Amino acid sequence: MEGRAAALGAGTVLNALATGTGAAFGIDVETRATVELDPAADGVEGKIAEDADADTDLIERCVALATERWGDGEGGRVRTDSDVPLAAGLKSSSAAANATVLATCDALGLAVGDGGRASDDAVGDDADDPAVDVTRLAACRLGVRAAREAGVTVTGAFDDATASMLGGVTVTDNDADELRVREAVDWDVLVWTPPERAYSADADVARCEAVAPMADLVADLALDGRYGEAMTVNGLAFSAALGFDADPAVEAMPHATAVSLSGTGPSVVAVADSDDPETDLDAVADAWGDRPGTLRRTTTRNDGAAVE
Ligand SMILES: Nc1ncnc2c1ncn2[C@@H]1O[C@H](COP(=O)(O)OP(=O)(O)O)[C@@H](O)[C@H]1O
Ligand SMILES: O=C(O)C1=C[C@@H](OP(=O)(O)O)[C@@H](O)[C@H](O)C1
Repeated sequence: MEGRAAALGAGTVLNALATGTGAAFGIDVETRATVELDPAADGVEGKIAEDADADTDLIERCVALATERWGDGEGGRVRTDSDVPLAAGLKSSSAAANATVLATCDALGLAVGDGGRASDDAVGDDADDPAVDVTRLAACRLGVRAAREAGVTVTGAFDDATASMLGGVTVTDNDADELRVREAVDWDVLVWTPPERAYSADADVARCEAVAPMADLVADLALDGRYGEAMTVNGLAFSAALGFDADPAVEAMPHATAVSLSGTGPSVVAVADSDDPETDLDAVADAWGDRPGTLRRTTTRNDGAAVE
């Protein structure tokens, strides 16, 4: 009983730490999970390829919760390998959880889908397609539960989890785990990841709550479909709240559709609308080039996570 799946990293449009409303978009950076189930095993043993010392509790809980819900409580092994840097604001926890839950479904021989309808309902929890055993949104909610239990999130991060699972841009209410908007988006993406790490669970929530009026404004812009402006305002507000330098954003603004600190940082993400000739991510890369850390060019993804 072996299963495999891959899920996306994501960038932030609205950090949910201020108000519980968040928004994010899937990018073409993946985490892959392989799950081997063993009905005789006592528990679940996790391994993270890139970092032998990283905490495997999240992915072990994902397997256990998934076999409890959709299997017979099987134990086994789970291994992730990832292009999403851990705790850098690019949603490594959501990608690992989503890939692991889907890989467990695959190992259980379950069909994963979106319910069968070519509408917004296609990403609902309940499948109306008899060929679908588990919807991606139900799998996503299970990963969010595991993240809460593992203590790696403040709000549950349903915004990041849906962007990673479904692709495109999503706007969510993380208090209710409710998907408010999902829309395809086509952007070129430049990511700067400084060498330091910032675990979401350690973020200064009170400082984020202080910028709630700005977060409300960002939510209004996002719900109006003005994702780029939303993202840039988010970046200025949360860089200030969390003590990150806003210079990279100011440098990027003349050349990008939008730029923001991603999540609780430290990565900064600039995006360029593929149709806008005024944008130039090479110029942003030049401006950011002397900073320590890594620069990565990628694109948005609208397909989301999948069994492999
Ligand atoms: N590739 C991975 N495999 C397993 N668990 C992971 C992986 N990446 C991240 N995690 C889990 O997520 C935690 C980091 O979560 P978080 O601080 O929210 O970072 P991010 O902003 O990247 O999601 C790690 O401590 C680990 O428990
Ligand atoms: O833990 C959480 O509830 C969240 C963490 C942040 O993301 P990162 O995990 O990328 O820092 C934030 O953007 C998200 O809206 C909610």
